[in-house]
Amino acid sequence: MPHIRVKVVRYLSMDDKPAEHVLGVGPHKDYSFLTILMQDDDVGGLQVQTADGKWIAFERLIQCCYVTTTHRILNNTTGRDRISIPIFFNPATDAQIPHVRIPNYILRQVPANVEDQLLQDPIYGISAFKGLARSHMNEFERWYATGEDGIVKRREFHLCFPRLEQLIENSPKLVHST
Ligand SMILES: O=C(O)CCC(=O)C(=O)O
Ligand SMILES: [Fe+2]
Repeated sequence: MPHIRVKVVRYLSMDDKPAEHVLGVGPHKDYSFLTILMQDDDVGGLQVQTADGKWIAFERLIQCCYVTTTHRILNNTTGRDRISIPIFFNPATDAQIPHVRIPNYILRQVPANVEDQLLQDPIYGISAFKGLARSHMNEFERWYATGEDGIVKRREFHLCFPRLEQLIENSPKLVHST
């Protein structure tokens, strides 16, 4: 089924700047057909990549044809939390996406390093999964591991949240009375 996904995200403001994208979003293209984003422009943080690979603050664009823009969210050090509400309009996860011939004038706008960023799997859900892995690398590494056979597998729950597991074990057990 085609589906709509909405996130309400709060990017805490941090005093010092930790490693890149720990509390932001790593470079990625959205895998939705269309994304509408509400962000607080006074806080900013959303950057898009230009055709020559540079990162610039997002501005509203008016153009007749669009190449999916690679973008990222910076760690927020503005002193104010960043709230954003993206709405993603997606095809069904098992939808087959046909290849289309892209006119040269559009291809010329594609950044040089685009090969690393394409979501080329013909099945939408697989591209979406790759996109999530790319955007949230730290979370992905926590939850998934690539085996020697090259297959990506979910990690055991206790490896993802060792402290949480411990907390559950040590917490008082609930007793149900009838
Ligand atoms: O939080 C935002 O402003 C956008 C996040 C984003 O790019 C995404 O989730 O795909
Ligand atoms: Fe995005």
